[in-house]
Amino acid sequence: MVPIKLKGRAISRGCAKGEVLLSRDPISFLGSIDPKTGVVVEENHALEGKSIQGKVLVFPHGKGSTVGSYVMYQLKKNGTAPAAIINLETEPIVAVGAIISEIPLVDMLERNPYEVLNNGDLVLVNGNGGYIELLKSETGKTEINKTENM
Ligand SMILES: C/C(=C\C(=O)O)CCOP(=O)(O)O
Repeated sequence: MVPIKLKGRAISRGCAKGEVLLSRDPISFLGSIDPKTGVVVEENHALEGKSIQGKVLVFPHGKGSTVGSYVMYQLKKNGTAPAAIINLETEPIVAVGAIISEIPLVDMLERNPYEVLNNGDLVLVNGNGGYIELLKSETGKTEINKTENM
């Protein structure tokens, strides 16, 4: 048996683990998130009312203003930033925000993260090696046979 480890593209260096928080909606860090609390304030957003603080935040990509990069930095300075980020495909605003804020970020995983990860899973994001690893799963499954298709 081997751990469930998905290779991707390293966008922002560093290594962090945390509980998964999944959003199928894109995120505009300017406007969607309160930088003081880390709570999503955008009306009708999939994560409205939820805190991203300390989470491994999974979302497809960013949206909105370039000021979002700076809001990510504010979140980090306020201690309300996510521990790490996983994107389907990162765009430049979130890439810059993660890099200047030293938030590990990996995208373009070899498997669709929405098919593999669940809210509450414990995941390691390695932005140095460009991979994620499932450490504890809500389904109880964190390892697969070498030959097994997930
Ligand atoms: C730098 C900007 C505003 C400010 O200083 O508050 C403009 C940001 O432009 P976007 O079109 O929102 O990226």
